[in-house]
Amino acid sequence: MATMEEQDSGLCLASILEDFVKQRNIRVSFDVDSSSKKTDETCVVEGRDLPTDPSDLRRYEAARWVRNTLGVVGGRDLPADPSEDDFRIALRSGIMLCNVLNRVKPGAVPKVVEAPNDPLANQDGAALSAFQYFENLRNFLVVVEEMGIPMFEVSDFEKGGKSSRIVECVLALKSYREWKQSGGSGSWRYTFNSKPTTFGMAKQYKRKDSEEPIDAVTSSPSNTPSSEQPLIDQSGSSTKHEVSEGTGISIDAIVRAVFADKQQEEVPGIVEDMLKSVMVEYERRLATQSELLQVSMRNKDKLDPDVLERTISSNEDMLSDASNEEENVIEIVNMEASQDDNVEELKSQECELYGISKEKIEKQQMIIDVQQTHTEELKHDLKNIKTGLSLLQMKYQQEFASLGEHLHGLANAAAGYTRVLEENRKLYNQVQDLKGSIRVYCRVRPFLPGKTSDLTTVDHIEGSTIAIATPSKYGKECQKSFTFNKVFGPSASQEAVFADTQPLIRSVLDGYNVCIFAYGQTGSGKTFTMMGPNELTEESLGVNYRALSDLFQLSSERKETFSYNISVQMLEIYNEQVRDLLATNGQTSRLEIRNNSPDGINVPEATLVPVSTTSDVIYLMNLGQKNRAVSATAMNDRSSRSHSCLTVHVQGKDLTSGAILRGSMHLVDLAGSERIDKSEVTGDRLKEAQHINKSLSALGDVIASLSQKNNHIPYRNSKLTQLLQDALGGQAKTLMFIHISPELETLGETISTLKFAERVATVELGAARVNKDNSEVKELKEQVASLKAALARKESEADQTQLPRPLTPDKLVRKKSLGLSSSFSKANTRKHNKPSQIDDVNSIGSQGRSDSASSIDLQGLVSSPSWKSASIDGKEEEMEFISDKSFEVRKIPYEEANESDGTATSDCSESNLMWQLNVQVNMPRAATSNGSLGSSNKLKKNQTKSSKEIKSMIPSLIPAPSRRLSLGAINSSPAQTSSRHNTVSVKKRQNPK
Ligand SMILES: Nc1ncnc2c1ncn2[C@@H]1O[C@H](COP(=O)(O)OP(=O)(O)OP(=O)(O)O)[C@@H](O)[C@H]1O
Repeated sequence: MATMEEQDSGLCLASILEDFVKQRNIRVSFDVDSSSKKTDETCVVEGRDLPTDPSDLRRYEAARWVRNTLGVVGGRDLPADPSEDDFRIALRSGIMLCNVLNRVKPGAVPKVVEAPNDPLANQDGAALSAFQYFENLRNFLVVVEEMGIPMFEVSDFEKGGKSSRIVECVLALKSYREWKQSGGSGSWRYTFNSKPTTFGMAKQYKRKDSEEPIDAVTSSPSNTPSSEQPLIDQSGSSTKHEVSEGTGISIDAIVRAVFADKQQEEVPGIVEDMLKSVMVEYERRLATQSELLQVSMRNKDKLDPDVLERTISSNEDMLSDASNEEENVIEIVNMEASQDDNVEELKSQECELYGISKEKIEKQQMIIDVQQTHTEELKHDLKNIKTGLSLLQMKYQQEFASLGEHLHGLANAAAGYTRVLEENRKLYNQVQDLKGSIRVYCRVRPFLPGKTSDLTTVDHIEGSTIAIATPSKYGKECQKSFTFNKVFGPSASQEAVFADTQPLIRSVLDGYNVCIFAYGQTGSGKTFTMMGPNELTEESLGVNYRALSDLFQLSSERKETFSYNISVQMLEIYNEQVRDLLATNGQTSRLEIRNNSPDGINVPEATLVPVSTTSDVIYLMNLGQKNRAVSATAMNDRSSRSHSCLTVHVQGKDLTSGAILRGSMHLVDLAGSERIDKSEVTGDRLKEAQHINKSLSALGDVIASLSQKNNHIPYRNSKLTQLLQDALGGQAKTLMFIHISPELETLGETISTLKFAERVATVELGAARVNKDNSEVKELKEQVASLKAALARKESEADQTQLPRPLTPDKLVRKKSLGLSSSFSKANTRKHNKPSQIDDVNSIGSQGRSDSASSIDLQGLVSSPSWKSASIDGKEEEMEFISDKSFEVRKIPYEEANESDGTATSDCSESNLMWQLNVQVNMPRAATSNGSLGSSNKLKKNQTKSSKEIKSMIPSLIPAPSRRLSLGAINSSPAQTSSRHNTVSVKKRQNPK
């Protein structure tokens, strides 16, 4: 770039020197530097008036072409062979140049500033015109530059300017036009035509592609060519020599030529002149420039607004750009400086710090290094842990999945186990039933409101087992387990309790005797189970209500096949007295218990009320509860001071076979079993408690005897055991609900209750039997009766002859077929002498008594007169009954039994009868137990086993007086009639006496 500027200034300098030589008419000989091999031309300038000056020739050529192109008018100001000044002045306005250019390239300069026509205006606006001309020249130069045509400077139009460059420009334009007219295509290149000049050098110009306008105004002689210089292909020119553009002569050559023939002492003067002329030229040019600028500033307002605006804005832009750039540069320089400052500062600080705490830094660096090492180790550990964790997670998931499978299997197994347990329980219960065991259900009362539930005697309940937590003072064990048929926890509902009892209850309708009694200490929930709470709701109804309601429902379901009569009694044993709770007259007279009654009504004097609806039952229950003896104790504010018994009697007739089924159910709510000292009672309460305890201990004795299968069962030790004799000793289905309280202070009672219940569970009563009487059984009974009669006849005949006769084979066969033993004959044989023998038979008949039917049958046959005089004392009854003997056979159909007013009905199940017959065969002397027939030792031996079997039933062998009052009588009573209409009427049963 610098070289180019130098070259440019060199060009200017060369032209100045050239003019200097011309002005002084100095003859100069140019010897081209031998080092410059590219031009070996030698020219001799003879003087400015040489007619053959190639520059003149070229100027003429240019002028002529312009004139030709513009025509006479357009080129009128330009002479055909103009001098340099004429040429410059003619073209100075730029009008002709622009017009020529527009001819060469139409529309190249759209707006050419024309010369004003008014000569005055021309004079006044000389400055304006100069500016407008400048506009034309600038537009021209812009286009020319784009076309790749050699350019000139605006200053070349000034006096002393280089017109040769203008000439070259015009000739290049001419060349371009010729190229165009000759159909030139592609890119045009101007070739300097060296022919007209002897020392011209061929220069090649190529078209500049740049669109950037050239600002000729601002371009200085040193600047303007700089943009062109790189485009000039100066092939063949020496780069070391400054070259005069017009002549192609180097400054060096000119200077050498000038001084070639000069004396030493002339040189300084010439140099001085030369420098002066150079200085003058430069000053002139500067003055021209400044003049132009001043003119342009003065005429600013009169300028073309567009041009001015463009110029100003462009200048402003440039200026602002420049200033911006300058500012930016300054800013950058400042920033760099400040950065440098900062860096310096930091460096100094660092150095300072470095100097001050180098040790510290080293220490810290060490710590950092150690920490980094630790961090790395920790990272490593963390990675390991993460890996281990993910492995564990995977393992855990696998184990979890397999655990899920196991759990699933276990759940299935558990479900199966529960099913099996349930089945086992059912089977166990069936076995128990077959054995005739007393079923025992245990129920745990929940804590009463207001009592803490932290301390409980119940450790846990699992299935049918209850574990009681026992403190060490009760033994080494910390807990004691008891297993029963069923255990109900504190949360068991009344419905759930009943559900397990329902099948048992329903069997009443099938002719079974059922006994359910609730046992437990005061306040343990006996009344709650049997009746319900004081405030009854549908959910809280106890077993009693539910049982009757269920019986009603079942009977109505069976009404197509069976006709049922259901009636109830409510009794209470208070201070060892039996009281009628349904007595409407308020008098609860002392009632007698008669076991083995033919119709199962053991307390015949008690009010028997037929019922058919639940509302009947509720009414009666309320009545019974009102009459019940209750009082507050330390343990229960409404303690039952008595045993209460709701007895349900059911008689059903099979509508197809005519068979009679008879069942009864005792629902017993026992008085509290607690010890007296605990209930803190005195006086009457003490007496009550003593009676209660006495009766309960009697019950315990009976249970103990039954479980030990003793010969003698002490039923008669209390009214309670007497009342429950049928249930405990007969072929009844018996269920005992034992109740326990969860409170810790009741632990002693709880343990003794559970132990008692355990004993009860061991009692085997024998399989329950249905109380059924059908025609076949009746027939058999008749046969038995006729046989007995015939036998008696024969025996009386034999007695008359006093000759003992052996049994004929015929008799033996008959006996065998009937299953009667010889001993039975003997017993009957002795009957006349010892009336007790008849009683024995009757006793045997009643032995299978769950229904007492056989005894009734026989009693019917016997038609005992001693009935009416039967004592209330059991033993007396026995004795009286023994004296009663009759073998009259009577057939009593069901209707008759129902309708007869004083005849005992006979009902006995088939199986029962067969059982009786077996007993008769095997135990011809059932009365052995009372010792009346104990004469034969051999017989005793043979019968030991059998008598053992029946010993447990001995009390039931005690005959009960047959009642003369039948259900038929009750049914025909107004009470029954009204009950059919869902009203309850209570009828006190009359003593048959
Ligand atoms: N299973 C139970 N659920 C809720 N409350 C119960 C339950 N069992 C008993 N109770 C309540 O406990 C209290 C005592 O019960 P309940 O009167 O039935 O005892 P009890 O054994 O009959 O007493 P007593 O021998 O003095 O007659 C009552 O308030 C009763 O409502």
